[in-house]
Amino acid sequence: MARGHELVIIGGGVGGLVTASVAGQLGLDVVLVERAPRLGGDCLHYGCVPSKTLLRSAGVAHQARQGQRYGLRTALEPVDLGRVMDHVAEVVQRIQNHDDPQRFRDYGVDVRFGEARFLDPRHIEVAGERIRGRRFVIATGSEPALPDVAGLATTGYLTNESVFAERRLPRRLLVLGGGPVGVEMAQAFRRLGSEVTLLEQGEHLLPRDDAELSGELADVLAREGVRIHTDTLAVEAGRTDTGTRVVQARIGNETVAFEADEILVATGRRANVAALDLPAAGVALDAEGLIRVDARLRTSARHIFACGDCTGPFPFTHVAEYQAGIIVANVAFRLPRRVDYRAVPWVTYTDPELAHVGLTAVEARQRRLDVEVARFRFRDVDRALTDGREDGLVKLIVHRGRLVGGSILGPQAGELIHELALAVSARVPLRRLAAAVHAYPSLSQVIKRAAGSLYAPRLFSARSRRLVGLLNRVLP
Ligand SMILES: Cc1cc2nc3c(=O)[nH]c(=O)nc-3n(C[C@H](O)[C@H](O)[C@H](O)COP(=O)(O)OP(=O)(O)OC[C@H]3O[C@@H](n4cnc5c(N)ncnc54)[C@H](O)[C@@H]3O)c2cc1C
Ligand SMILES: NC(=O)c1ccc[n+]([C@@H]2O[C@H](COP(=O)([O-])OP(=O)(O)OC[C@H]3O[C@@H](n4cnc5c(N)ncnc54)[C@H](O)[C@@H]3O)[C@@H](O)[C@H]2O)c1
Repeated sequence: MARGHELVIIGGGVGGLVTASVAGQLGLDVVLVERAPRLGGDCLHYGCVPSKTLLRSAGVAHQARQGQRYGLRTALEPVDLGRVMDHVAEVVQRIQNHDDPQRFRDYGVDVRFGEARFLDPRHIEVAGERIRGRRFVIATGSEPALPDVAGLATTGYLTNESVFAERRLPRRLLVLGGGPVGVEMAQAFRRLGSEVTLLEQGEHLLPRDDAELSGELADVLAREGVRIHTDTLAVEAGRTDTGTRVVQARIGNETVAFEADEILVATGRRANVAALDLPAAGVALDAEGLIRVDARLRTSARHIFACGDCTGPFPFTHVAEYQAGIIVANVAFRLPRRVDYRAVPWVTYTDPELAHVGLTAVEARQRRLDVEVARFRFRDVDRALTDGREDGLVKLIVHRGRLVGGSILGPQAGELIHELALAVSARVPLRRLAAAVHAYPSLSQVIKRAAGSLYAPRLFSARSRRLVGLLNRVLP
């Protein structure tokens, strides 16, 4: 193989797997290298799948305690976390079957297990073997970034890589970080029965999201009993004589101690690149340690592409999948396709869910766009009342009659957001959203009504009333 394999992919998570399956089915000579003993990556084993399954169990527990609200008598015995985690593991296993290496081999992909390291820009080494490639894709994902909290290593802590293996529900759980991982796990453990305290150094939970909506979500979590401390920076960890874990945190000029039985660290991610020897390949990192890529996802070595969490800037499974499609277009079809992140949705799967696409009002104004904001609350939609799910609202960010962004806090926001994502990406005029027939009584009426709310003042203005009066006087 003097010229080398047409495509060598490093990392068998979603970015690598999607690239491999499409490129393999298109007939390219593809090698896929994964260092773990199984395919699937973080999303399947330590991320989306276990976290959403745990949230579902926690949601069922919550519902069971809420029977009275629906005219029912229900009761819930204390939760056995071991059984819940067995269920989580079963779901992961079922989905793992989709990522069976044989499936990829059937697509013509040569799947290898072992850690990859670049020897030079054209070769990697895996399990003692040199592999030559004409093009490469780096899709090695990310790992938990530990915060600068002295003593954490000695107190011990959980991360997303260990929490789903827990068997005993901690009586008191301290969550460090109020990003998506921290917020989802805080609600899950609270609903399962732990006392949960969450520390976030920033002013708001979920700083990427609309601050008003993330503030309302914080209120819902607080009502359920999650103790949330924003503007609170964890700085030091230790143990008391009795073994209790203690985290010291800075709140303004004060230092406050938080006690817990377990600590969950959810303070962000860093790219998985240490093992790759990227300098040997001529692949550069940015200031945050992410692989630097251009709009075609080429690294500083033009024949080496990268996608997924190791590149940022949207560390989500669906973005890794989208980027994989861009790489295939560039590599297999030789099309100069570029990424366009204007309509990337994301969802935090709390209850209610918080979903977003496009620009927030703040971002739009930073870009000097003259925007209007339309809003509508779920409690004013009949379906939210029939379901007893009244928290939350929709916000639409409108520029020159078209949607440039939208946020939804509410039941099934993670499904509803896709109507907005399509409207943002297809530049659909807002009046079309307002005019489209939405089934009754669906939650999606909240979108139609939010869009309509911008037109209502014009429709019911004195001018319209005069026009209607005139028409009805002069016409038969
Ligand atoms: C708790 C949690 C919940 C999440 N929930 C969601 C969610 O609901 N929705 C969502 O969109 N996203 C979610 N995410 C993010 C999502 O998991 C990631 O965006 C996604 O997994 C990124 O895919 P990837 O292919 O870039 O990397 P990964 O899935 O991490 O795959 C990278 C693979 O590369 C392998 N690898 C690394 N280095 C080497 C090497 N040198 N040689 C060979 N192999 C190597 C790794 O073993 C791994 O299998 C969540 C993340 C976490 C932590
Ligand atoms: N539903 C989803 O799509 C979903 C769910 C989970 C994770 N993810 C992905 O995984 C990524 C990582 O999530 P994450 O929540 O770990 O990271 P994150 O970077 O989104 O949030 C980490 C938070 O921790 C805070 N923090 C950092 N150090 C701190 C300290 N010492 N004390 C107090 N607070 C501190 C930061 O201010 C930040 O808000 C997300 O960006 C997201 O893309 C997605």
